[in-house]
Amino acid sequence: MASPPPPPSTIRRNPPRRARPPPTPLASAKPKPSPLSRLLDDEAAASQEERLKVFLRIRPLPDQERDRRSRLMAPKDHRRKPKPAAAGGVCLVVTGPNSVALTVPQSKLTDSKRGRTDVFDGFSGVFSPDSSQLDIFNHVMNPLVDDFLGGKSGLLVAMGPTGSGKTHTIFGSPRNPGILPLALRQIFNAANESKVGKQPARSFSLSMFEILSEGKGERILDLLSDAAECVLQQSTIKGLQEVAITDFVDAESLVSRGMMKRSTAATNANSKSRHVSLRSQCIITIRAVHKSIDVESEHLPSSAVLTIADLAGAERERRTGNQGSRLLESNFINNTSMVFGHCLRSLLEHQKNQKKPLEMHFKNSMLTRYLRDYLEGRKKMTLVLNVKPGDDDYLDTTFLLRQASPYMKIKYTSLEDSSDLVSQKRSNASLICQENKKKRKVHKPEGIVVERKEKVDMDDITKVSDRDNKAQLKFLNSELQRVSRSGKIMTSIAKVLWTVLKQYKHKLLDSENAAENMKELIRDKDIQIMELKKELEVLNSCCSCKNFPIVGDTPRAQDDAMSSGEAVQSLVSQSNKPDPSYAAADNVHQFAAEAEEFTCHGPKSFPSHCDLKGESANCETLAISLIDEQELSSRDFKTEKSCSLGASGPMIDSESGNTKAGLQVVHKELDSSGNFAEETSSHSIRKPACSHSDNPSDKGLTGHHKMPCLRIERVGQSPQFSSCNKESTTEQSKEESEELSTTAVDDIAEVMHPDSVSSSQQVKSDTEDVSSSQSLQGMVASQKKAEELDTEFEICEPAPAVIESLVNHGCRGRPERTCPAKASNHVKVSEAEEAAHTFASRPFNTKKTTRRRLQPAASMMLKEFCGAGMEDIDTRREDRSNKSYSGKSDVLIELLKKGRTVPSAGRARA
Ligand SMILES: Nc1ncnc2c1ncn2[C@@H]1O[C@H](COP(=O)(O)OP(=O)(O)OP(=O)(O)O)[C@@H](O)[C@H]1O
Repeated sequence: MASPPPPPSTIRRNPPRRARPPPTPLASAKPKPSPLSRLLDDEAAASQEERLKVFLRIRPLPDQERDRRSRLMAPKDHRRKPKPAAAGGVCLVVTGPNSVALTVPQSKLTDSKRGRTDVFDGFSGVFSPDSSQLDIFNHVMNPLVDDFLGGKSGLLVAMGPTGSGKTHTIFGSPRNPGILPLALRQIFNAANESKVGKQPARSFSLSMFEILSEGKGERILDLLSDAAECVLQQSTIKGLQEVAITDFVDAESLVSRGMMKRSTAATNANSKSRHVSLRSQCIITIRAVHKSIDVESEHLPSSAVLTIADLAGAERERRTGNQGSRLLESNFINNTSMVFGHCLRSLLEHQKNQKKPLEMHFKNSMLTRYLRDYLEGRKKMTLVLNVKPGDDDYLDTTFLLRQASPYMKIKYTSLEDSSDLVSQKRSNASLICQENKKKRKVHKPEGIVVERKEKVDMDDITKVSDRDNKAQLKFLNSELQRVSRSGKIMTSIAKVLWTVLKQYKHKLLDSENAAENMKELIRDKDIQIMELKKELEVLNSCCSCKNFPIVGDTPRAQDDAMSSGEAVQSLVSQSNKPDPSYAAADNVHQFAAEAEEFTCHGPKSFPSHCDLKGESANCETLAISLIDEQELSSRDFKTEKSCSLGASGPMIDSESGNTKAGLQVVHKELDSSGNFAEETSSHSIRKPACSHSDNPSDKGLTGHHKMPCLRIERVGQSPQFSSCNKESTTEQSKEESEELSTTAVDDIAEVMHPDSVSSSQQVKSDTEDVSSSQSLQGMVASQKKAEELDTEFEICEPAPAVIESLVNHGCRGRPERTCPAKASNHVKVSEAEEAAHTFASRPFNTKKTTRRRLQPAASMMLKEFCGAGMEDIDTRREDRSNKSYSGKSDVLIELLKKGRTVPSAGRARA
């Protein structure tokens, strides 16, 4: 029979890949630590060991409080399960061998819904409230004791708020001894063992003192003796007794004695908890001196000091309610703990950054000065932080934890040999010697052995003291250098300050001198100003005195001038009045004085005028001298030529610019003032009166020939003029006046331009007043010529023609017809007429004046205008009316009459 064929099978050429299983590490393939990593680990471990050890011990809550809280918590709140932290009113719980968690209690929370817990880690060890004293000793103190017995110094500091169990941790109680008794026991046990084991012999001594506040200072109190106070010198306490201890019992009894002496005080905080607070920093030192049995050994004896410090608990003043000395005590305690913390923080910062200097905070308290070597990292130190876990102590606890947790980073990189510590503490060797002496007395029978021991001790002490001296010498040298450097700096600063002060002093003196000089200058200037004022007053008085006499000699020159016409008109109008004429004359004189004041007050006019030299001055002088002579002959009055020169004022200044300015000023014043403007408007006559002189060459005379123009008008206003009307016939004869006038004309003609002279001569031949008007006409012509150079007046005709026109009065009476180019003068003529009219209409002043010097001149003018006298005016007028050329005075009178009829026309034009 045949068998069935096998089923077809498919062979897959590319079977699916399976993912490789991940390589599993073999147990045998564990990497061995490299030598480098091992070295680093060892170093890390070593460094960890060399760090500052900080232990935390949490004390149990007091029994009463615990019971109370348990009673409060148990019955009521069944619905809500309390939080673990708040279960027993505890804010601090242990979270690990090296960490704790601090929870903010409900009462301290700002937001009750959001709790906050801080974890503090990195402690060398955390001891729960259930920890025993032995646990603390084994972990905290035993390493230190071992180091101590090995010859290394160490420090244990118990820190924490009041009532946190510091004293309990260090001293404990007879039933539950603290780390100090346990350490002493350990030490003596070890000593006994060493004797048995033939280890090097050691001697121990114990000292116990406290630093407490005294007022605002601190003091050290030896707790083992009744001696006087101890003194802290650098890190050594002078006078502190170190009691040698041979066994544990002696040591324990010494400690108990010291604790009894330790000052205590009950504060409010402690009274609540029935706890007696120790208000001082207590320090216990155990010194061990290692001695070689072989006396001849070269090895120096090594000694170590184990220091245990029970700091007074910091407390919050608000809570304790301390006052007075208690408050000072509290401040001292808080200050000490603060300084202690600053020192450690500074050490940490210095270790982090070597550039940062190590601050000298240790100087701020005795405790830190004594513990300087530890606080600067040269010797080992261990901290035990005692805290209370209750909610009420949250603030104290958190403050302490926050303050001390950074200290765990402090390293000990430059630990000193413990022998140095011995050398420092050997300053109290005298005490040990005393103890040895006592021992020697006690152990006399032993004889030679005791003496040998003593000898060895003394040798050690001398060697150690030599080292101390050297160290002190070094320190003193450095201090000396520092002091000398600072002294130099201070000296240089003082020198700089001194120089700066000197400079300021010099500047001050200079400024004072300058001020004095300025004062003197001001004084001088004041004096000068006063003198000038006086001169000015004198000059003003001169002006007021001398202008009128000067004016008195010129009416002849202005015979046909409008101003003279006005004067005559006013004079005539006043003289016609029977009795008040004299008063009217006074009034006129007053006006003249006012007007003259106005004219002469320009201070610049004096120098400019008085500086005139040459022909013009001579001419003026001649004219004035003529007047003066005339006056003197009549009234025996003396005139000063210099004053008469200056009396002309700014309006008659030879400088055309000044003239113009003066005129403008006058016109402004006229415009601005009322009656006074009307009164002074008569001065404007001066210009047209003098404007007809066309002599172009005689410029220098112009200023001075203006003066007669002024004089004419003033004479017309002066009282002397009116009085002259009455007296001229009796005092002076017509002949005399003619002679004087002729002489004046001759004299002036010599200095005048020939044209002007000739013109004046022409006038003389035509008029009956030629004798007086000749000279003045020439002067007027020359004056006007110069005046026209700068004024608006035109130079239109030669002098003779002008003089002719003057003689014919055409320019005065009808300027628009005979002299069209001088239309402006017409306005002033009208003003003059108006002023004259005003004068004539002014009320008479009955006041009499004594100034009568113008009488001769006035009489002369009257003669010029009126002939023999006022009485003949009418007759002469009639006579002259028949002539082809009527008298100038008549023409003027006519003009004035016209002005009376139309007074407002000129004013409106002005
Ligand atoms: N771990 C602890 N176990 C039991 N009782 C303790 C413990 N710690 C402290 N106490 C008790 O608390 C009280 C106060 O303790 P202690 O005197 O040591 O506080 P303190 O920090 O030294 O206070 P102060 O700084 O004011 O002297 C003592 O009666 C002490 O017996």
